[in-house]
Amino acid sequence: KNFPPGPTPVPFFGNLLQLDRTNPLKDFDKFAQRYGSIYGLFIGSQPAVVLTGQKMIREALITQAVEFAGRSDNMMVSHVTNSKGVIMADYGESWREHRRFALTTLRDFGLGKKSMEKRILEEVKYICSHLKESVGKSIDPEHLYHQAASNVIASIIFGSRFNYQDEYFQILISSIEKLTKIIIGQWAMIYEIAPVLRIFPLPFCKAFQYYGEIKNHILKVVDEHKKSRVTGEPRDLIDCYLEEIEKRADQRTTFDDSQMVTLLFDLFAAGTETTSNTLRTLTLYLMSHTHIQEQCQREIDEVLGDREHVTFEDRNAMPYVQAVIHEGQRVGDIAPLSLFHTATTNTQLQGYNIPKGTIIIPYLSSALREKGQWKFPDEFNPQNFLNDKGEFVKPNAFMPFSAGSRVCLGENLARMELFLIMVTVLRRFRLVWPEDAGEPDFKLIFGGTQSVKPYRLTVQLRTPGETCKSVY
Ligand code: HEM
Repeated sequence: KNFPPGPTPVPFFGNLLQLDRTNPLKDFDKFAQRYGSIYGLFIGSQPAVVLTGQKMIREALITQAVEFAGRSDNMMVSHVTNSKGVIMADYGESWREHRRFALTTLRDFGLGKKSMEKRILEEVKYICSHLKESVGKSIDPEHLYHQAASNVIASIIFGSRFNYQDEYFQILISSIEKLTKIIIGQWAMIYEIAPVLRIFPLPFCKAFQYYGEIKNHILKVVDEHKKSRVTGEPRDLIDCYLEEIEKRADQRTTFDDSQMVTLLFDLFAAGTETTSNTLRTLTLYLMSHTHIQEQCQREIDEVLGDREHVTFEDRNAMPYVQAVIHEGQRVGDIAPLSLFHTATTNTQLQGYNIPKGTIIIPYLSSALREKGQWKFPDEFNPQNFLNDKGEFVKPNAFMPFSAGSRVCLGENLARMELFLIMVTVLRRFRLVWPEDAGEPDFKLIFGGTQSVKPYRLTVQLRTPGETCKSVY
């Protein structure tokens, strides 16, 4: 009763048949034009509410943060992970404790401080040497960026990076990729809307198998850590977690081995494709907007002079580069529908009744290209983030990391990675669209995380030593 109005559902499927599976965002836009910035939908038999535009999203996720901070326990991914860890944990003690632990540990390990920068800069070294080897050839940067983003997480969790060819690393990453594909694919939807099918050996069973494999892989490393760790001298996030279990041994606590495995899986799964797809989209725009690339390079050269490498602090002296990276995130629109939330209690929004358990869909994409919020909503233009004085400004509608109490836990890490990687690569290389590659295609392929199609990249060394004495 008094549920937000929306398109009429049909039995069993709800509104799913009215959504284009390959890209439902156009349908979401159509519904918003017809019903406004809040409307109701049915995913199978499950009620859902779509929030459109920055004002509506902020009102729900920030002003009424607690009421809309839940997660569904009826999704395949929540069953695979038993709703443990952070991403799929429902609002409550375990989610709160694990989120706080992850945030503070990432900080203690240097988020915003030098040591985290060192981990990222170490990875940048490998990116640069790989790019250097590809001078004169064309490469698909997907794999490189993906490995680099995973390696930054690996260094935080496991204490060390892996060789790009390392067998353990390859298996772990590929299992996570295969699992993610199933979780966001068609079979997951069938699993969710037709519970009677769950007992049959259908392709969604693979998801449980892959998760089992990932878990075993991670547990092996955890066991090694248990043997070699020294209390009070944590080397990485696993050591910190083990210490936490020890500290809490006499208390009622949500910390245990299986929670730890899901938390580690969460960090890998959430922190790899998001960052690497953003880098890929940004690289494509820079290759094809050479004047923007050159303007970045001028600013980088000017600020860094002959210093050996960039620091995260340097972003404050590089408003143009900052604007370009943020603009890349805006048009890259990595998580168009964020992660679905749920209502934690019976509540109201804009005068409508929202029953407990209703799925809440923050349509982040709508804010990132909202008319009236951006100077140039439909084009790649760094001016969207610059004021009349050329200073960097971040409009309220910039919310690729979502907002409120569930806002991306890795936001600071991701921002640091994007800045340090892009600045170092641009300083060292000219990114060039291959002559025989036709027209660049900026269309985003819809998915849990969106991205541009695979493309080829060529790089030219900027005159060695032109900008810095000691190049990698
Ligand atoms: C450009 C890169 C990234 C983007 C655009 C991004 C975006 C997002 C979005 C939209 C959400 C959903 C928030 C919500 O539920 O409303 C999210 C959640 C999350 N992200 Fe990221 N993310 C990025 C990188 C990372 C990295 C590097 C990590 C790892 C450290 C990470 C870890 C997480 C976690 C653990 C959550 C779940 C938070 C919770 O449920 O409390 N993300 N991210």
